[in-house]
Amino acid sequence: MSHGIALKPAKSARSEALKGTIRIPGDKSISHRSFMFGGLASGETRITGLLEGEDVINTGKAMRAMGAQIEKVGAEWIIQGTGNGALLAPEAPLDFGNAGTGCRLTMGLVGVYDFASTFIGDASLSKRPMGRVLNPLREMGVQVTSVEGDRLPVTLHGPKVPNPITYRVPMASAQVKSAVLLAGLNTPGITTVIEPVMTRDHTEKMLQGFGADLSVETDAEGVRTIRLVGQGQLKGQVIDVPGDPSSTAFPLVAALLTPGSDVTILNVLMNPTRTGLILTLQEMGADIEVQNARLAGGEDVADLRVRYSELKGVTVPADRAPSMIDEYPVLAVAAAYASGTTTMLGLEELRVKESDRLSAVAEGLKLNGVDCDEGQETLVVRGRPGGKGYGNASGKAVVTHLDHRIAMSFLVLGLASEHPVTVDDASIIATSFPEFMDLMTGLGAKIDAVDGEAA
Ligand SMILES: O=C(O)C1=C[C@@H](OP(=O)(O)O)[C@@H](O)[C@H](O)C1
Ligand SMILES: C=C(OP(=O)(O)O)C(=O)O
Repeated sequence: MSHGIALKPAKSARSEALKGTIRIPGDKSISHRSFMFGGLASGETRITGLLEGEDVINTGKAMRAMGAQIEKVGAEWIIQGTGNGALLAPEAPLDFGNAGTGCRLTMGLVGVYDFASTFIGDASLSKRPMGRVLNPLREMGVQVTSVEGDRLPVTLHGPKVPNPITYRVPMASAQVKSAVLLAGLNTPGITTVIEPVMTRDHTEKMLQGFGADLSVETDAEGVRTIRLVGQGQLKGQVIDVPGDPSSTAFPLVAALLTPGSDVTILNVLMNPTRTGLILTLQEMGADIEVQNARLAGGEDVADLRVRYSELKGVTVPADRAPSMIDEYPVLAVAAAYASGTTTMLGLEELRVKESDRLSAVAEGLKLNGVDCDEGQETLVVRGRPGGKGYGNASGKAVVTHLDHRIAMSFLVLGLASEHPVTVDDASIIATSFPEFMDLMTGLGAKIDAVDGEAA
């Protein structure tokens, strides 16, 4: 495994104004699904703009192990899919590395097949709960073997004929919704997913694009009922993946915090299920100009011009969490520089990400002099504009727990702090945003590798 053995510490320091125009790599959620659905569909799928982070590459390897042909020609990924219902039994365990999305969605995709498939991952993924996907799969007739209480490694064996179910998703999770729908692809009849709280809708939109018979009904309370007719044909598509709003969050917050900054970020996905951070920062007083709003491949896309701003604290309501779930660590960093108090509510899902992000963020903030309180499902940050006293002069490092978003968030904290901020590992950033260091330093951010072990 590339992580957990050789940690690569890094350090950021107070920087001059960040300036420039950058293009953010492709959206991770759409990239995973492009490999999966392209690998499953009949005929050819061509993808440009794919995120080539470790998480997505692992999904590509898994699809190859189940019969898809995937190759890169120039800037394009070209896939010959197996056809729906025609995945092959993988001969070896499927290794998803650090990726919850790759692992959980593929469990749905192949778990209902009448053969065995085994799922493994790194130390972080092996601690994350899989019961949320295994329970609906069990209802569909899948046999599950796991050594330790619904944690990886897990082996699945589908029944002769899977059972279509109606499943109400018990937590706000696009991964759980998607796993059940993908299991429905190889199940006779109609698989129904009821989603009380809307989460990112890439699975629904992309499956429709690939030709699946999928409908969505939303009632007066916003509860969504998604119906998928199983065993239909999927046909290869041409996909241009828009830039990842979750990766965008790092240079965006960095520009807001670093005095004098003026940064433009091109081609950012603006799907409303993903824009909660932008809305929250605008409420805090952020100068974010949405330019060239347009529709590309069925998705809202825009360029964002971001300038240094004096932020003020706000309360972020719990019902906004699904639309910014991966952005709380970097929002907490923005809140550290805002005047007044920022209160974030409804954060229970943060405890089951690559790390327990609620406690990892609170510990990192405290280590670097930020006043905050961690509650069971809340985080309160009392900000200090100017960053006086922030950072850690002794070089003591934030523990990243194999979590890319913790690493990037704290490197952003250091760009406006009095003392440098050190993180114990930056290599994990390659799971979602391999270009992070180059793009940030290109804008003028002072971020460097630290030789040897961090203190
Ligand atoms: O479906 C997806 O692509 C994702 C869903 C979210 O996870 P949950 O479904 O666990 O909330 C998110 O945190 C993850 O980065 C990507
Ligand atoms: C939670 C994340 O991803 P995953 O669940 O796919 O590991 C993330 O990228 O922040």
